[in-house]
Amino acid sequence: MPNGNIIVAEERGTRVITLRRPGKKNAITQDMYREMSHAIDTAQNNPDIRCMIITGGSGVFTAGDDIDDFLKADTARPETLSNGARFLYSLALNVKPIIAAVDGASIGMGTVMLFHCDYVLASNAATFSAPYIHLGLVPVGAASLLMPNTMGYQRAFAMLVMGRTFTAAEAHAAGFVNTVVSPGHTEVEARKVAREICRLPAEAVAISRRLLRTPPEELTRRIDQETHLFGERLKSDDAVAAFNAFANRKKR
Ligand SMILES: C/C=C/C(=O)SCCNC(=O)CCNC(=O)[C@H](O)C(C)(C)COP(=O)(O)OP(=O)(O)OC[C@H]1O[C@@H](n2cnc3c(N)ncnc32)[C@H](O)[C@@H]1OP(=O)(O)O
Repeated sequence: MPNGNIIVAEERGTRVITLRRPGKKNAITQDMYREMSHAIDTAQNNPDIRCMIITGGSGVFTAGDDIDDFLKADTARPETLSNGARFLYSLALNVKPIIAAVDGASIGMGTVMLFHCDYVLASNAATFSAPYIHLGLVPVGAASLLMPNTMGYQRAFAMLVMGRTFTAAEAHAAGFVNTVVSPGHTEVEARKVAREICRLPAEAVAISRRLLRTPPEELTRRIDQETHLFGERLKSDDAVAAFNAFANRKKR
């Protein structure tokens, strides 16, 4: 049952998927993953939908996976966390352009999903990180394939292995942000880009896009490989200590 943390709306050929969990910095729960996958999957054969926008609204994109879910997860049964992997499959197999609108922090899965998107708008208040290393974890979502391909090995190392945060300007220079706009303007600009894409010949867009992208079978192979390693790391002492430190940080 939808719980209002993901809003899906249709606007003139564009499906707009909004993360709305402001009290938790749009941290993504298993239910939210399920709803986002459904929104993407059901767009595939819908001729009325020409492209999609993923946005977190103003102020924050997403704080990534809900860390409480990690703590609650039964690591002996990885399927308790499988909705994230299924969401990544939806992105990898998706055939319609996705525009991302990032205002504020984009963390973990927030940043990884951008590398599956086709056009990324960020405000100059946006920051980008994939701090798996600080949680004792390893990359997910084919990040280890897409990030070095997009921004080069050294930048990918800084983000994925050193856990560095990139500013909007750095993300733009690294090539995974198309345009930087003022805070509060990412959605308006994303809608302009969507209108531009919707006016293009749909079949030619689909073929050209397919030619440009990493083949889905290569993406899903890497997603599976990373998901397995990530699942292993979730049980590690480093990861469990980091999740508990986050959960208890306000109690100290
Ligand atoms: C497979 C994919 C894996 C991943 O995505 S790994 C990445 C996981 N994410 C993180 O490591 C980020 C964790 N969050 C933070 O570092 C900080 O938060 C922020 C920098 C995003 C914001 O900091 P501040 O402005 O000081 O806000 P606040 O008081 O920390 O957070 C507000 C409320 O949001 C909850 N929250 C934030 N991020 C998460 C999260 N990732 N999972 C679960 N809850 C989260 C907090 O607990 C708190 O809630 P309450 O007010 O009830 O205490």
